[in-house]
Amino acid sequence: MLKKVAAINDLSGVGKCSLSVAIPILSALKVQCCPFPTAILSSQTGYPEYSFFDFTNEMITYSNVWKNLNLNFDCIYTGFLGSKYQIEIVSKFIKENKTSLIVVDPVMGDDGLVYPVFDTEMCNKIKNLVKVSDLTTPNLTEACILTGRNYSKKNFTRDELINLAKDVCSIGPSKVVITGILEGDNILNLAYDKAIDKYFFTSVKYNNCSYSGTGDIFTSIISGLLTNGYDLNFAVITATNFISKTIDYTSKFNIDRNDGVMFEKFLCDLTCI
Ligand SMILES: Nc1ncnc2c1ncn2[C@@H]1O[C@H](COP(=O)(O)OP(=O)(O)O)[C@@H](O)[C@H]1O
Ligand SMILES: Cc1ncc(COP(=O)(O)O)c(C=O)c1O
Repeated sequence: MLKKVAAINDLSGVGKCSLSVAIPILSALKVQCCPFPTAILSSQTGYPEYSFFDFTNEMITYSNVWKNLNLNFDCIYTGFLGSKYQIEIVSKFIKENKTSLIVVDPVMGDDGLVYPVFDTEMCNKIKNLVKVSDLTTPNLTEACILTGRNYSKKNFTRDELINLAKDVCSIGPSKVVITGILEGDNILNLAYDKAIDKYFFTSVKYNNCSYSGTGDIFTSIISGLLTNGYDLNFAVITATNFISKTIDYTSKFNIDRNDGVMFEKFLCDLTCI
């Protein structure tokens, strides 16, 4: 039987990110992606123009129907949540599905800045979601927000990063992967597993370009692999190498970073796992 992942995120018509990447990536990894949309956009928010349909009210009906259908999700994976109310709906949904693997991508900011829609109350609510997660995948800025550190600081030593990862885990999750850490010409991920007190870094060349949706591809791969029983080590290495390969290819073309990466050509690397 295929395992089921409830993927809670927005759906953007163009600009590969959120559900537009979670669906193909999870399918390639042979898990059933059950999309739970939070909003529907014509184009992701990096484009000069986008339409935005807020799905908040429908989310309650949607999750009630899923509850009536007695569905069991092997994993719940949450991404961008645009309001306090959405975070509350998702918290309730997680409480009702206690046996699932809970993966929270605590989307709140990037590059040392909190996104404009997030105030302190919303950040605290996201932190409460992280508390009940098994795995969280903050970028460096989000890891700092979660642990009350100064997030404009860019140059952390490896020891400081390891302490940061341990502090994120002390909030609740047993595993954390801190993404998007820049070190010299490389981009790193730091994974920490609290149960065995082990950490490791991945490091690949960084071409100085941040494409839309790489964080979503990263967390989708990790969620799919952990759901299918692979360990954190394998999942993080697979996600790091997959994105690096797609960026090597994408960078040969002169495309807008908002379009995202050309991952489709490489999905076969995931289907053969
Ligand atoms: N230019 C790049 N080259 C290689 N890998 C990248 C690049 N950009 C992102 N990645 C990979 O994708 C992961 C997630 O990217 P990140 O920028 O942290 O996501 P986001 O800001 O979209 O949440 C990084 O940790 C890294 O492994
Ligand atoms: C609605 C929306 N806009 C834009 C983005 C792109 O964000 P980034 O460029 O930080 O990956 C996302 C990513 O998930 C998104 O969901």
